[in-house]
Amino acid sequence: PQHDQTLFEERYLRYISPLGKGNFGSVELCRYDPLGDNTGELVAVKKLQSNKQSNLEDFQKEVNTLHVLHCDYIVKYKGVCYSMGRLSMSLVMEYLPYGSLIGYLEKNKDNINTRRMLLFASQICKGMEYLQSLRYVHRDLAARNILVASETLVKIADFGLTKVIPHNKDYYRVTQPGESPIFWYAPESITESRFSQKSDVWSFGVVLHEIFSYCDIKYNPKRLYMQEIGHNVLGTSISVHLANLLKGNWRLPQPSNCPPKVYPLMRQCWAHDFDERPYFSDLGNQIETMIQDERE
Ligand SMILES: C[C@H](Nc1nc(-c2c[nH]c3ncc(Cl)cc23)ncc1F)C(=O)NCC(F)(F)F
Repeated sequence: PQHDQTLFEERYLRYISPLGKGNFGSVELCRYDPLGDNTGELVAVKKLQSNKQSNLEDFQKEVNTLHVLHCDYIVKYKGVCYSMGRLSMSLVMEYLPYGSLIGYLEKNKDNINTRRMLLFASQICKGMEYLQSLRYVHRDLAARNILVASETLVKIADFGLTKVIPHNKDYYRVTQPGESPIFWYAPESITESRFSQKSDVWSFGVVLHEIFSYCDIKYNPKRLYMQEIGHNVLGTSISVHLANLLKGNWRLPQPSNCPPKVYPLMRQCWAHDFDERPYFSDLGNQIETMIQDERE
């Protein structure tokens, strides 16, 4: 529905700096300053890259997705800004000053303890539990899509690939898999383009691996998988090799300074049979218990 979308007037949106690029367009830091005295709030503006009709439809879908999400662990959507008549539109989001989890962990690895990493993991779980309560499948859960709001709060962001599961099914089948983040994909997503709450759980296991590797580029999932697959694979697609590797029960190795009880959690998420993977509620409980144990 088009109604009650908070409208931001382009003439009051003051560009400050670029934040990053996505496969849809770019995100810029702006100040929405109707009074023109720099007292306005900072916002993250997601500009659609081209006015290609398909992009516009996808963008409108993302707006509709974001519009209904109200959760402390999900980045807040503020409204839209139309420019050039209603030809092109931008998404106005809350601005999270600490940026993406990848950069934050790399930069602060020396003063982030296990408890804080487990806290971040439990917040992502809660955000995913909320998403799933609305029958959403994120499909792009990765550390690059988690934002840091403060030293003790992270939020799930980037709902460009999010789909709603129809009421009569418990999975979503994607027809045109575009630029796919296959190294975060569950086996059934790779081979059958099948996405469900349990494929998001698999991706969460990969996010856990990224967190406890401090998002160190040396241990990036893609790099670790490609080392195992071999860089000189010719002909057959990477995803076939990856699917076989996972079928043969190879999994990402335990990160070097990963607490012994966290790796089994990742392995639970990486059960080949999606029915054996835990629910985000189970994962959340296990992580909360670990946080308690860390406190003692
Ligand atoms: C393309 C954009 N990339 C980036 N964004 C930000 C960012 C900082 N602070 C932010 N506050 C609100 C938003 Cl929406 C983004 C940022 N920082 C570095 C980036 F490379 C993006 O949206 N990335 C997906 C996700 F948001 F999940 F990180």
